[in-house]
Amino acid sequence: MEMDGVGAGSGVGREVISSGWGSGVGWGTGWAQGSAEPCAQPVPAWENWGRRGARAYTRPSLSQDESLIQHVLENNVNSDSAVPAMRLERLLRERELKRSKDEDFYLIDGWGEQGARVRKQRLLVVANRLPLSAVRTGEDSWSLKISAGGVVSALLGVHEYEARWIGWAGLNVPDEVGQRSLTQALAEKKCIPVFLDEETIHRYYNGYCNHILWPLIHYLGLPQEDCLATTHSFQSQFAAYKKANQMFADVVNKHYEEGDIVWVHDFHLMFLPKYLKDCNNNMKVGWFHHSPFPSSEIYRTLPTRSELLRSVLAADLVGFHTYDFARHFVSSCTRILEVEGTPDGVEDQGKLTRVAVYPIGIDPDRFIRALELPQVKDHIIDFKEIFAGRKVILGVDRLDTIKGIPQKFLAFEKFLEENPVWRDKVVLVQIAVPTRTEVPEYQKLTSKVHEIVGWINGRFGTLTTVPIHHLDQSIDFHALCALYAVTDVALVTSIRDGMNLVSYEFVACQALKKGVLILSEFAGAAQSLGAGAILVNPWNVTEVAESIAYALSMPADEREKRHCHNFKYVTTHTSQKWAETFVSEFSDTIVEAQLRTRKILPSLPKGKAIEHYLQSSNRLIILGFHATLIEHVDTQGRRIDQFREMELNLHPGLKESLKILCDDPKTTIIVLSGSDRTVLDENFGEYNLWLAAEHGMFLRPTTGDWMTTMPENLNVDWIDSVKQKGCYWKDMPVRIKPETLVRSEQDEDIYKFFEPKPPGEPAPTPLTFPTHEKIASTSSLGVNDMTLHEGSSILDLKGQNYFSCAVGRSRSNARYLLGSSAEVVSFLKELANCQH
Ligand SMILES: O=P(O)(O)OC[C@H]1O[C@H](O[C@H]2O[C@H](CO)[C@@H](O)[C@H](O)[C@H]2O)[C@H](O)[C@@H](O)[C@@H]1O
Ligand SMILES: O=c1ccn([C@@H]2O[C@H](COP(=O)(O)OP(=O)(O)O)[C@@H](O)[C@H]2O)c(=O)[nH]1
Repeated sequence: MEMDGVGAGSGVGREVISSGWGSGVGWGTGWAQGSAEPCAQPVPAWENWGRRGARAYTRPSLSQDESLIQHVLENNVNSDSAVPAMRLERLLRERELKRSKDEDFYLIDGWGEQGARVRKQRLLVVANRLPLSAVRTGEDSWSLKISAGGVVSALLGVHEYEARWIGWAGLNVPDEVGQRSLTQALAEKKCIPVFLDEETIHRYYNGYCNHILWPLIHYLGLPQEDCLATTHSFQSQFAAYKKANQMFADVVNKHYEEGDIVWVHDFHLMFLPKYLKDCNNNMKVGWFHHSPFPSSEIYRTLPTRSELLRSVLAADLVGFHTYDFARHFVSSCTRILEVEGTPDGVEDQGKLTRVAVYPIGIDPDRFIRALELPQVKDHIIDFKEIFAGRKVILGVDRLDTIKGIPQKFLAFEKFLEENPVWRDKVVLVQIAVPTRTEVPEYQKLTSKVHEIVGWINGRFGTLTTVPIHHLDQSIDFHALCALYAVTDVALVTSIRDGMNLVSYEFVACQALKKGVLILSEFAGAAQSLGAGAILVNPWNVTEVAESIAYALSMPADEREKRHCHNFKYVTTHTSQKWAETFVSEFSDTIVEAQLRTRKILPSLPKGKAIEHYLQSSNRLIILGFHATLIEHVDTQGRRIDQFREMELNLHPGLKESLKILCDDPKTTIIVLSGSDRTVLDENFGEYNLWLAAEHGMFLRPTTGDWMTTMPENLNVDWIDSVKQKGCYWKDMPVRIKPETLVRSEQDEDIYKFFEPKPPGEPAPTPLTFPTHEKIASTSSLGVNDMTLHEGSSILDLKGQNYFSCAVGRSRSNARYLLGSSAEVVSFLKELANCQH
């Protein structure tokens, strides 16, 4: 049987792979299998961001799908590899083909006579913490308890893959008997332990992860208490971090099977992509960051900033919850590592690491179904009795420095102060799950929180009731669902939070009550649930207090409207969809990388270029600057990873030849750069050439002063409105600099020069040089025997006498390639020499 648009009989008998996430995992009882149907809701605009860069973050069109599928089939890469098979599966599903399911395979009707057998993708999920934490009950016996935290909750909701979870079981197991028996106990739950010794746990987890990285990425800065001690411990903690990452790598390598996708999670394991790729470059490695990625201004304070970024960039795909986090990551890479940020991710020496946005979700059915369980109903009855006559405000957080728990209590105190009528009619229930209890900051936080709770309860309590019901405990899943269901107002005041799944879980449990969510604007969830929640700045105690008052007396129709909005979001943007999108796009990334590496640019035919050059009497050489003429190694041959403008060293061999070429009356040379005028003046002031600064915004002829190329009547008012609105794309295709605006290069298209297009404005007239027009990208070189058409100054870029050339990267629209700036210099030398 033939499939529409897929090639005759191409799928017959093909296998795509299967079995379930946690299919053998005991803690999944009663949890729903994810719906395989595509989401019927329109995809909100914001969701399209990170998918594929600003332009391409939307899903590929069907015709692109078809060419991809065609490629996969023609190259027969899906017969034994699960990766393209995943892609095929999604394609098939999008076409709404019926399929039946047996234990390990999907059967797809209409694909060949037998149907296609589709095996589920095998995933190795690697996270610091296993979903089960172990407690030793005897020499070789263990009790396993579900770990707390959003990463675990979200991943437990993912059923579509054949997954193995690799991670730490939360304790030190020094003896062989213990290690063997725990490995066995965990194997039944498809978990594989990484055994970390006491010292490593202390320095890696408590130290480098939770004392250094965690506060830094949540904008709390590096620890400052004792500089000398900190420096010393910083180094040993960093060494332990690397050691622990290597231990994770060893376990992954041991369990890896060809075709697996290795999905690494979070800031604990930033070295893992590099370690895995060093060992096996064919391994497909994705890295997902669950926390905020801070602005590069914060991130660059980290002494080990470059190594960590470089290691992450070894991954094929890097994911974040929000566009802002992805943008911060990319700008940290471009500023600190001098690599190139593109709409698709980060490119270094021709290698692209795709960076994209995948907002996580929960498994909503797990919560919705739980509400029907008798145990949960019993809890609901109990809670209603206990809290009778009082409205319930709920906080559920790990007792973490980022969750803003003291701020929450102070705002509640303010609310009680300002609203005496509510004092005996409201209770704040705070579940504060103990976490990272060995870390001093967390110990201090516990004392502080207790102090504040005692103070407020002492101040506003009565003989029979207290306003804050605070628990330093985790509670079981059924009690949690019941609490969510009886709550009137959920209060999330994180001072920073990657996402915050508690807010999603609350919404999922509120179908009946339609309570109000007060949500910190600093939680990733504010970007998804912001429309239905009351957003607050947790530092503004008055604002939070007023929001509590407003939420408690909100009219029913407004509550309903807000709730429905968020409920729709939570039930359609699930953890299944999150994982499916990540894995599916991961597969695309791999296929696209394969296609890319096949399209290798030929080397510049130097002889031919020189021949054309010599024959011409009117020549134009357009040179990039940073990647083209700068030496990127220091005197010891080490790569320079510093901020650009501070470290610019014109290639030492360049001077003499550049001078000869510039002084040749038949030759015009232009250096086109993103750098500003002073940098170009410093480096090229002495040469007889043209300079174009800030991607052509400013121009300096061989003689004379700088002039701006910005059209006088260009309306730039929109820049301020963009800044004020904080639109997600404000830094994306258009960079806004203090003195000007500059369109960033997006596709290394050497035909583009400067093209500001504010919304609603026509594109300005292309800029022209008085004698010759234009153009180049900053890391390219173009040599042209100019074909000047009568009355115009347009180059014939299709002509055979035009030699566009990328430097050091193979992904380019240029015709040819030169491997490095050293090769550029040697080519210019040859040009200069042959003039004599
Ligand atoms: O493993 P722990 O040290 O006990 O910490 C628990 C987890 O905390 C962090 O969770 C984050 O992930 C959530 C899901 O993406 C997100 O909603 C939340 O905002 C984050 O804080 C941490 O990133 C995990 O690795 C920890 O396991
Ligand atoms: O006693 C509890 C209370 C909460 N949670 C779960 O902990 C997770 C917290 O995730 P969130 O994303 O809100 O923050 P994180 O703790 O990961 O920073 C949620 O799934 C909660 O259901 C838990 O395991 N035990």
